[in-house]
Amino acid sequence: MDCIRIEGGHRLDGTIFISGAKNAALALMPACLLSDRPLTLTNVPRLADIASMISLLGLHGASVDAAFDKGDADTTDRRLTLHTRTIADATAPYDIVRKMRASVLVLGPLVARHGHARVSLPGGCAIGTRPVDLHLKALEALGAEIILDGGYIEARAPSGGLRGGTIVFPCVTVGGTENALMAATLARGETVIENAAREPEITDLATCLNAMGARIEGIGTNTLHIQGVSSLTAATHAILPDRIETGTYALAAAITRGRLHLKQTDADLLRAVLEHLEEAGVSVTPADDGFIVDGRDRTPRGVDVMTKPYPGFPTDMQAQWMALMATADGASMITESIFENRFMHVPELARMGADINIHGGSAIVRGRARLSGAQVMATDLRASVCLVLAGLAAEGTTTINRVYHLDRGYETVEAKLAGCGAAIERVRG
Ligand SMILES: CC(=O)N[C@H]1[C@@H](OP(=O)(O)OP(=O)(O)OC[C@H]2O[C@@H](n3ccc(=O)[nH]c3=O)[C@H](O)[C@@H]2O)O[C@H](CO)[C@@H](O)[C@@H]1O
Ligand SMILES: C=C(OP(=O)(O)O)C(=O)O
Repeated sequence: MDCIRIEGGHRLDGTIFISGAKNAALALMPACLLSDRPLTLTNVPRLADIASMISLLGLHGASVDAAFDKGDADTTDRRLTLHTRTIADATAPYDIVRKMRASVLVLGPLVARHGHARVSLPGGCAIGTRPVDLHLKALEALGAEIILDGGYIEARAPSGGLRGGTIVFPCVTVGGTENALMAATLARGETVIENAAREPEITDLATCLNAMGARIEGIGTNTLHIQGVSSLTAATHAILPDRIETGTYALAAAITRGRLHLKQTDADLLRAVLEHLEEAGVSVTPADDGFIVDGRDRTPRGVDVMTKPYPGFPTDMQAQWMALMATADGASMITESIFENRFMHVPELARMGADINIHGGSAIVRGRARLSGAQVMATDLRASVCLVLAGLAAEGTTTINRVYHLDRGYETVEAKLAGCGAAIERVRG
C-alpha cells in the first residue's frame, strides 16, 4: 500500500490551482440518469471517487466520454460527458456503494426516471453511522414505496410515476436534499423541500438541473420549490471550485507560516473558514482568480470553532483546523456538531506531540511550539489531510499510511504541495 512521506519544516510559498469540487461532481454526475440526452461537465476533478462514480453510472447504462484525463491541473476544461440513453440496470451493488457513500445519490434519479431502483445500503463509516433514513422518507413523500431487503434499498414509484409532495427535513442533510431535488425534477406537480441544505454544491446541482430543463426556484435558500417536468434535456455545466480543497491549502499556508496564492477558486465559498483564519491572525487578501493567504512570521492564535451546516464552519474542515490549532499560540475548543465520531485524527495527532483532550463532541487543543514527525495512520479523507498538514509543520519525518483515503478527495496533493516547496513524496508499496 502506498504511503506519503513528509520532511517537515519547509515554509510553503507559491501558487496552487484548485480543482473542481468532489462533492459537487458526485451529485452532478448521477443527474445524467435523469435524461436520455448527454450531460457534459467541465472542471471535473481527477479523483478515485470520480472513477468509482463513473463505474457505477456505467453499470446503470451511462456511456462515458472522459476527455478530462487530458487536461492540465491549471485548466478548468476537464470535460466528462455522460449519456444514458436507457437505464440498463437499476442496481447499485454493495461493492461500489461500500467504497463510496455518494453512490446512494443514484437512488432518486433512478426511481424518478426508471420507476425502480435497488441500491445497497451504504452502512456506517469512520466518521459516524450516517443513516440514509431521511433520503428514503423524502422519496416516500413523493409516493415511492421503499422496502429494505438483504442490505439493499428497493424503491418503486407508483404506476404513474413519482408525484410532487412536501418534504420537511428534520435536520439539514446534503445528500438527502440532493436525492430529493433530483427525484422531484421529474415528479408530477409541485414539490416543496423545507429545511433544505444550502451548501454551494446544492446550488451547483440545482443550477445544472435548471440548465437541463428542470424548474427549481429558491436556489441558495432553505426552501426549494420544484415544478416537475416530463423530461430533461442536454446541458453543459462547469463544476464550481472545491471549497474544502481550497480551505485545506489555505491552512497549509498558515501551518507552515508560509504564503500561498490559491487560484481557480472563490473566497466567497468558504467565508466561515477564512474569517476564523483572519481571527487567528493570518492575512487573507483577494488576488487574481482567487486569494492569497499569508502566514509568514506569525504564529496563529487559538480560535474556537463549531461545525455547522453551510454557511457555518464545514465539518469537512474540522480535522485540518485541529492540526493548525495544535501549533497555535494558546488553547482552542473545537466542537463537532454534524458527525458523532469525527475525531479519529486526534490519537494520530497526539502521536505527533499534539496536546488534545476530547470531552464529548468537543476537543480542547492546547497549541504547542512544535510537533514531531511520526508514523501515523489515515482513517478517513479529512483525517488524512490533517495529518499531511501536521507533517508539513512537524520537525523530522512523518509517514502517513493508508493514503487511499487521500486519493478519494485530493488531486495530485504531493505535486501541488511540492510545487510550493514542501518536501513530500509518495512511496509506492
Ligand atoms: C459526498 C458529499 O457531499 N459528502 C458530504 C455530505 O455528506 P452527507 O450527504 O452524507 O451528509 P449529510 O448532510 O446527509 O449528513 C448530515 C447529518 O445528518 C445525518 N443524516 C443524514 C441523512 C439521513 O438520511 N439521516 C441522517 O441522520 C448524518 O448522519 C449527519 O449526522 O455532507 C456532509 C456534511 O456537510 C459532508 O461532511 C460530506 O463531505
Ligand atoms: C466525508 C466526506 O466525503 P463522503 O461523504 O463521500 O464520505 C468528505 O468529503 O469529507
